Amino acid sequence: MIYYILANPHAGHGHGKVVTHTLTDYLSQKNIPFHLFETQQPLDEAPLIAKILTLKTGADRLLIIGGDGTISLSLNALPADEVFSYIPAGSGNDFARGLGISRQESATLATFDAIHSGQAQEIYVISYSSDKLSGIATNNIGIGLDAAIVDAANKSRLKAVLNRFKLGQLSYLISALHVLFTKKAFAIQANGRRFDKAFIFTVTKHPYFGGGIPLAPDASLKTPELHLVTISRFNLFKTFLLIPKLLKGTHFENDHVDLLINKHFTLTATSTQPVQIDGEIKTFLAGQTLEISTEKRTIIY
Ligand SMILES: Nc1ncnc2c1ncn2[C@@H]1O[C@H](COP(=O)(O)OP(=O)(O)OP(=O)(O)O)[C@@H](O)[C@H]1O
Repeated sequence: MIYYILANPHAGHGHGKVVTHTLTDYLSQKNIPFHLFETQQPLDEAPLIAKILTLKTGADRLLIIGGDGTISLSLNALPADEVFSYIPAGSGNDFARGLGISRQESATLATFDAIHSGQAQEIYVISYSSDKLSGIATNNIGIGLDAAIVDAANKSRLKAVLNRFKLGQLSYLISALHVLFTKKAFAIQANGRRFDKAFIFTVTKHPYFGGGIPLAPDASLKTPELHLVTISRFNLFKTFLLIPKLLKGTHFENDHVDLLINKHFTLTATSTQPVQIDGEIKTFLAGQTLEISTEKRTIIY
């Protein structure tokens, strides 16, 4: 059995490189055969997965190392029946949080040992399609505040400057505050139910978004149900008071917060809105319909 490792050395501001070296040193020491494929630039994940699939046999294993972007891009390139393993090395690592995999660098070898002796388990990821977009998402799909924040941060000239000083997170905080004050509520339908003043509108398969915020505390990758969390725009002061509750996962106590649980959601936008799919920004056009359901994947961890 050979481990085919796809690693993003850039994940977690270079944390991916450290985790990969720690693991490959260990594999060499233990005489466990492996082939390492490191991404050299953005979007290298899909061609490297394709290359690995031409080399690997059914007895071999695929191990992905990186953050949420790496696992999302990799699984989008991986056929649904291919088994994979994952060691987190990003900054947010929400998918790893959802699976209960330790995100500590010191846990890398223990995580690998669990993989090496582990059994295949089924999980469900998000599957989405519309006339313009289709794919799978390992974290969440948001049409609202989260998408507007990522969109604003990506467009911000400040982000490039702050990134140079490894202060990229600060640009998200500044964009978040700006969007919180300026983003207007929008109307959207989910499974025929109309939401007139949507502000946060996020479908998730596990509890976390934004690097550990427990948006849907009871969501699970182990079941086929999707959780749609909606927060309506109301008085700005009260919206601010909701932030600590959101950080603690107690926001459902609030009347403006709703949770819909279903295996399938059909979303129809009334106005054109940015949508974030695992942190990547796309556009959800007015009148467009987005079908969201789940797809089974097999992981050893
Ligand atoms: N060698 C590379 N140099 C620059 N970018 C890369 C490289 N390899 C991959 N990428 C890009 O890095 C992004 C993924 O990073 P990833 O999300 O895994 O890390 P992160 O942002 O630190 O983690 P998280 O999303 O968990 O906070 C993808 O867009 C991917 O294409």
